[in-house]
Amino acid sequence: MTSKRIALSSDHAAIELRQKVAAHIASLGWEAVDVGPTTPESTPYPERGAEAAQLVASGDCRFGIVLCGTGQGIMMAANKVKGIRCGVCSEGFSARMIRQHNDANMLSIGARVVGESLALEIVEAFLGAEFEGGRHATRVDMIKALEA
Ligand SMILES: O=C[C@H](O)[C@H](O)[C@H](O)COP(=O)(O)O
Repeated sequence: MTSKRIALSSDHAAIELRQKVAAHIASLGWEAVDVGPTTPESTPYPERGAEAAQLVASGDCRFGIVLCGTGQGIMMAANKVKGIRCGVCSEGFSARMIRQHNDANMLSIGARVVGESLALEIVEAFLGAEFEGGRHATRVDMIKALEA
């Protein structure tokens, strides 16, 4: 892995948690590319998810972390961008597995689902895991083929 840049985005429901995640990933040695928002007005998760996903799909950022109320809507939007594999996680095991088995390049978290300490644990599990390749690479290639 070369880039240490992580695209971060959220809708209005997850601003505070996103800012905590930004600080935490910086403390872990990653560079947070935080595209906002910073003000509490309602903002649509499809736009915010796509914004972070484009930074990952373009290669500008190695990973993306997106947050909304449930993590679901912003994950759906991110996954519409070609090259993105984003999963919603509410615990660390899934966050580790989406890296190891699915080569996920984005993580989504629901700020109305998990608290701060669990969210940071999820982020650490995601960033601390590596794709295992092998039989999993064959399956991820099948996902990529669906985009072609
Ligand atoms: O999947 C969608 C997210 O959970 C949104 O954060 C949520 O729908 C926003 O709801 P509201 O506009 O009521 O804050």
